[in-house]
Amino acid sequence: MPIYPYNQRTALILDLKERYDHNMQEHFKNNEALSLEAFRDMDYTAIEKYQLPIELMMENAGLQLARIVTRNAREDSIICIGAGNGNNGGGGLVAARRLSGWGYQVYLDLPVEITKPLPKKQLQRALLFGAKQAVPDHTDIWVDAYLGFSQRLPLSREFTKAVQRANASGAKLIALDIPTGISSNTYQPRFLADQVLTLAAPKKILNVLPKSTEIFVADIGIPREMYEHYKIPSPDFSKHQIL
Ligand SMILES: NC(=O)C1=CN([C@@H]2O[C@H](COP(=O)(O)OP(=O)(O)OC[C@H]3O[C@@H](n4cnc5c(N)ncnc54)[C@H](O)[C@@H]3O)[C@@H](O)[C@H]2O)[C@@H](O)CC1
Ligand SMILES: [K+]
Repeated sequence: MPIYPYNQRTALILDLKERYDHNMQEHFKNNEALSLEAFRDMDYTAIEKYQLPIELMMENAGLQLARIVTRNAREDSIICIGAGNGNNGGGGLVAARRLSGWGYQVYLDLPVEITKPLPKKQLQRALLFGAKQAVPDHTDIWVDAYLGFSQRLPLSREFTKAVQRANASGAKLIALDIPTGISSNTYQPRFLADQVLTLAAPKKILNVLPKSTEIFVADIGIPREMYEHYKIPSPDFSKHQIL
């Protein structure tokens, strides 16, 4: 996607926000969002029934995440991507690679060691593309790919610290799938996302976020039949991959 001049980028974001206002809030109101259990099951079915390897869906997720980051970025923006040792982190690391490949300055905040094979491979690739493993002094955009739908609360000390540092950074905060630490308990530390890019379908848990949080849904290639199975409307990704 080309890097738009500031005004055009703002128009793009407003266009997305408008679609969110009309679409996503309706989904929540009509109870058409997925529970995290249903989303986990959708994920499993995509892998088993439709032969979609997780790496392929992760590539789609990371590309959409990178695209939403560029909509908030200038050419010289400093981008910090926080990644954990799971598939949420893997998606963040794909975004780090794509953004580095497009010429952005990308830093990686890794609160825990990345040891699982797929996230580890994504980390190697991101580093080869020029992402740096360090937290910069100043950050314009901070991405939360620390933890996704397998997160348990309370957060460990490492993730609590990471989330608090991101929240205090003054950066634009963008979460992948669901914010780390999300819960209806407002005392629980969580990543205070300005934007959430959730995968495949709106999630019920996002309903606890303040109305000011913009929620977008990204296409990761799930077939229409699966939305019918879960009795939720299939987002029309045919013209836009982020709604
Ligand atoms: N089709 C899909 O559903 C896809 C899902 N993807 C991503 O995969 C995510 C789920 O990935 P995973 O199941 O690997 O798990 P997560 O990435 O959510 O979590 C990773 C690991 O962190 C550890 N952890 C959990 N809670 C913790 C805590 N409180 N403190 C410290 N460590 C903790 C656990 O060992 C967990 O397995 C989704 O949210 C989504 O972002 C995409 O990457 C690919 C496609
Ligand atoms: K996240």
